[in-house]
Amino acid sequence: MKPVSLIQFLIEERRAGHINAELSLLIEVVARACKRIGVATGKGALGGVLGEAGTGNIQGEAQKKLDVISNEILLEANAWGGHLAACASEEMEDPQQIPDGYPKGQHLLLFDPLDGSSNIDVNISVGTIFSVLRCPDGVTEPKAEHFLQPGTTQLAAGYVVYGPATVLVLTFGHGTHEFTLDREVGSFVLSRRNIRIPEQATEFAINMSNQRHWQAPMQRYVGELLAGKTGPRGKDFNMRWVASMVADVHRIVTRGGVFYYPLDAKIEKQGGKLRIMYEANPMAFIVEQAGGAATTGRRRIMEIQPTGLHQRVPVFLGSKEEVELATHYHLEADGAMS
Ligand SMILES: O=P(O)(O)OC[C@H]1O[C@](O)(COP(=O)(O)O)[C@@H](O)[C@@H]1O
Ligand SMILES: [Mg+2]
Ligand SMILES: [Mg+2]
Repeated sequence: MKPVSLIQFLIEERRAGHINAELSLLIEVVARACKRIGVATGKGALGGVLGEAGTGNIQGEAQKKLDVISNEILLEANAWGGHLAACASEEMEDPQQIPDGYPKGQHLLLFDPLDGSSNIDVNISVGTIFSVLRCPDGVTEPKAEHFLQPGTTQLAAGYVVYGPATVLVLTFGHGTHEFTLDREVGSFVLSRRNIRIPEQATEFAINMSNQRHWQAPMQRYVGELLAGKTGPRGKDFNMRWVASMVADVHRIVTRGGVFYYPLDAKIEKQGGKLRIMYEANPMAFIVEQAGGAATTGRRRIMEIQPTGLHQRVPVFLGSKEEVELATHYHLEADGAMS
């Protein structure tokens, strides 16, 4: 098969009427910025990019140098293009406006510039996650409230994994597709089109160290996975936890499985660990477009009306059968299943 570059693929999507020229340019710009982030992460200790930045973010987390560097790279790349009205990031409290004097576009971009920050210094795969929305008509200086749109209104979503290979996974709502960076040529090349996540799973990903804090339905569900053949599920399950959402989700997009970051007593007050606007919604869109499912344990993530730019939610995503069963156990426990 003749290799299809990301640019060619974007032209195909435009011809099919799935995207317009501005969105196509936006994806090109984000992909190029991610190549630069890949180069920065690849330098490791030699590039002086490891360790803490000495600053904190709106989440109350200590920022890593690469959190700040990746954020800067994405802001710089998107400042001039005419394809954006504004952007928002995990690393910034408020949206970033397009500087005066630069043309503005009709899209809003949200991103987690560096996902899996706790793994940077130990050379484990990290990534970038992004989501694209339409800027409401007539809005020239988008505020946080203009970004608060349900995940079902996303025009595009994607993530890049900086691992042994650099891989971009993308959806425009017409299937989920994977591109691998050809480092010699410097361009992303289509490596899998219309990915399907198997409905059944034999691998689950969850931070087991939180087990004693989980709610009863999650204790029950994971207890049955661990019981394997000897329990009601009648089959064995294997466990994986990279602690980089992009890497755990990419494994699922590649060979199936499920990922959970449920609500637990430790994070109840904040509503969850992962952020809906630039982690849960884009990953939900990608997984659903590949035939998987994504809920909070109680409802479809993409139907939630967000209330805050940095709002957190519980995340259950991956192979449909497992996500539906875990969700069923929660609704049953809530007495919502009559
Ligand atoms: O440290 P824990 O509890 O295992 O949590 C790991 C989760 O936190 C995250 O690192 C949060 O994302 P950031 O690194 O972008 O803050 C996810 O990638 C990952 O799934
Ligand atoms: Mg993250
Ligand atoms: Mg991050």
